[in-house]
Amino acid sequence: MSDTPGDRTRLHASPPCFMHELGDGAGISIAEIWPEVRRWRKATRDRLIAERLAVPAAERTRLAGIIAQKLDALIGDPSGRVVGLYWPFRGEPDLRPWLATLHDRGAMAALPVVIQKAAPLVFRPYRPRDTLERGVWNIPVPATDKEIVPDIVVSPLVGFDKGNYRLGYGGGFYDRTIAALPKKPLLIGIGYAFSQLPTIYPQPHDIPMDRIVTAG
Ligand SMILES: Nc1nc2c(c(=O)[nH]1)N(C=O)[C@@H](CNc1ccc(C(=O)N[C@@H](CCC(=O)O)C(=O)O)cc1)CN2
Ligand SMILES: Nc1ncnc2c1ncn2[C@@H]1O[C@H](COP(=O)(O)OP(=O)(O)OP(=O)(O)O)[C@@H](O)[C@H]1O
Repeated sequence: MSDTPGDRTRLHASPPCFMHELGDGAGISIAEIWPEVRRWRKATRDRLIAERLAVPAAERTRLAGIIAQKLDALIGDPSGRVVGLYWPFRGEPDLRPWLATLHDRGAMAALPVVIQKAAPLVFRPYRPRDTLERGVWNIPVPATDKEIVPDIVVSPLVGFDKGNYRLGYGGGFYDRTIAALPKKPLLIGIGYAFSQLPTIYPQPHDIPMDRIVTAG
């Protein structure tokens, strides 16, 4: 647990109830804590998703522009790189304009595809105007069987913490995907500044991002 007494005082939503009891050597196993953490994560996700959906569309567009500039500063020349991005939904920053510039600069973009629940995502190559089809949860995915391994994964997040741990939609897809890749890619989490949490109560399966890029 990265939770510290300092963190506890800054918790926004109600913390999982066990967390008050925890101290070094409390002797509580991960299996006992997880149901509480899962409940806390679900409530926190719902709150953060509602918060970002309340941001007006024009403001979201402005914030996505700032995030795109920060990504350029972070990545530099993307030529020859394979960048795993995402097709935005539920108020995620829309980086599709930035995706279009990647192609012009000699990089290859890819979009994530859910093949089945509780399994890693695959990435399919995507260039602007390529044909899309409806994937799981109606998220558009490239209409091709081709798969590609990203060396940079830009993943949308619902929440994040000071340890660069990412709270997603709860499917465990990104954690499974990263764990299964042959070589760890550069992991960049994308979100809004107001989605920062003192801690997401990281668990053994949670893989921290290398960088978090936010605006707003
Ligand atoms: N834009 C975008 N694309 C993405 C992701 C993402 O986070 N953002 N993913 C990153 O993983 C994958 C899709 N993951 C998803 C995971 C859960 C739900 C979802 O709606 N879950 C239900 C509960 C489902 C259940 O528990 O059975 C829900 O929240 O109501 C949607 C997408 C692949 N594509
Ligand atoms: N590498 C893994 N192997 C097996 N199970 C995993 C792995 N990674 C995550 N999980 C499982 O996935 C479930 C959801 O995890 P978690 O709450 O961290 O999702 P999330 O990071 O918010 O979702 P997502 O990655 O889809 O955005 C948990 O039950 C967790 O045990």
